[in-house]
Amino acid sequence: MPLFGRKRKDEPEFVAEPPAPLAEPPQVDENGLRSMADHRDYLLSQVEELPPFGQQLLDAVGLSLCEDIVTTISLPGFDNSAMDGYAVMAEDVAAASEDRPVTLPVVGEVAAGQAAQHPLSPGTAMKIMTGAPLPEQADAVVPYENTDRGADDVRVFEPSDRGRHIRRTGEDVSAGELVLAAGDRLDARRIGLLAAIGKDKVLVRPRPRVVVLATGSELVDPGLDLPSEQHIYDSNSFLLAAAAKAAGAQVFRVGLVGDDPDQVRQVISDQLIRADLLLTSGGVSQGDHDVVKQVMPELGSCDFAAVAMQPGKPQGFGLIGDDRTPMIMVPGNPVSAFVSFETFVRPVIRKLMGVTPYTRPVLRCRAAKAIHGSFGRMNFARGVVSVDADGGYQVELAGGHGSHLIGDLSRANALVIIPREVEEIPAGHEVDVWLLDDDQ
Ligand SMILES: Nc1nc2c(c(=O)[nH]1)N[C@H]1C(S)=C(S)[C@@H](COP(=O)(O)OP(=O)(O)OC[C@H]3O[C@@H](n4cnc5c(N)ncnc54)[C@H](O)[C@@H]3O)O[C@H]1N2
Ligand code: MOO
Repeated sequence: MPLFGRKRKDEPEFVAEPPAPLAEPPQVDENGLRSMADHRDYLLSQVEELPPFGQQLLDAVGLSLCEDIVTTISLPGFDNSAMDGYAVMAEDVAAASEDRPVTLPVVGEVAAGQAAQHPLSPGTAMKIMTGAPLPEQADAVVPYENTDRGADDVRVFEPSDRGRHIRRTGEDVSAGELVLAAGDRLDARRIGLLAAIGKDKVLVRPRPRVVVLATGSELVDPGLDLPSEQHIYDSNSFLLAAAAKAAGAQVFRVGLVGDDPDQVRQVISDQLIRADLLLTSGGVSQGDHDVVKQVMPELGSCDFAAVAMQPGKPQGFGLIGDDRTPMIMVPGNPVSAFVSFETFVRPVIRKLMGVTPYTRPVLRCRAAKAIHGSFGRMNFARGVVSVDADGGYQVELAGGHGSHLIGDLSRANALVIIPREVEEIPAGHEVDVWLLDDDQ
């Protein structure tokens, strides 16, 4: 059908292909609930690592390497001095002492970046700076501190054994050696090594582009006046955008969309072009205005589930548009949105980035006071982990269990994981936590 103009009577009606269905979702329990781990693994099975991309070193910090790196140069690249001092032959200074110094003529000087003018002759010394190549025949360095720092002749007060203060070719890394492997995550130390072997670009998985938006007609952008007492500021799109950024994503915060199906349809469709992952908050439970749940199945294949966790029970997932862009729809309560981020979104971002492990390491902690769970649902309580008098980790709650308590959430540094079959962790017992401030 032409884009403009009237449809001819004989022209067949355009019928959109129904989106391919999602893979079979996991089983639910007798209460219709899916386990947190099943839901997370299901989402992970539905997304693929992003294809590799060449990046400059500093743009690759935190990213996962997609190639093996074999160095073509050795480190050090040549025998060189570890100290400012004099290159000598060890046997010439073997008898040196404070009382009976050895005096040697100084026959030249070599600084870092230069080459020695000539080999060292027996019975002579050559001034040498840290990092400068060792003159041929020299086999030890005497640091300035063990000499009188003489210019024409130098008095040496201490012996330097063969090899002393010399950094040997290839003692750190040898040419031809595999220094980093595909799958390694690039941190500052590895970036330093890549630079040291002369690499300026590497093949890595890029930062996923995560588009974040919040739905709800009650929401107002921070910085504006609230139009009425019934309005609230949008915290979730900022919370989720900040968390996605900390997880390594490149984030586009689109901001607010009202509970209007046309608007949601339009904004999501417009954003697909720049998204590796769409992330929305709100509109996924049972409410009359839960518009995300209503609209998204028109734009892709979706799965809405009740997960056996508290907070974060209502969850949505979809593969949206022609490119089947993954979309995670988290619930609107701010703490639910955050816990959903930790349990589902962060692992998915890490999978897109090819960074393992996808989940946070679990730390065992002593409960300073009793912590009650939510029997039948895995509870992610907000906790404060500290070091107790015995040097062990202890945890206590940062506040209440309500999924609206963003003030309490801001005081927490951990999520305390209380299994679904546990009603209470008594004081003094051990419990699992995720530390939130470590990007492991
Ligand atoms: N009849 C039922 N009602 C609810 C159920 C249920 O199973 N049956 N589940 C509850 C649970 S659990 C959750 S969690 C919430 C999730 O609801 P929605 O995802 O539909 O979220 P909304 O209704 O849009 O909002 C919930 C709550 O959060 C506030 N909110 C929303 N977006 C933001 C934002 N960007 N910044 C700050 N605060 C936000 C919103 O004003 C509501 O107070 O549903 C329960 N209900
Ligand atoms: O599960 Mo909702 O996420 O309790 O607040």
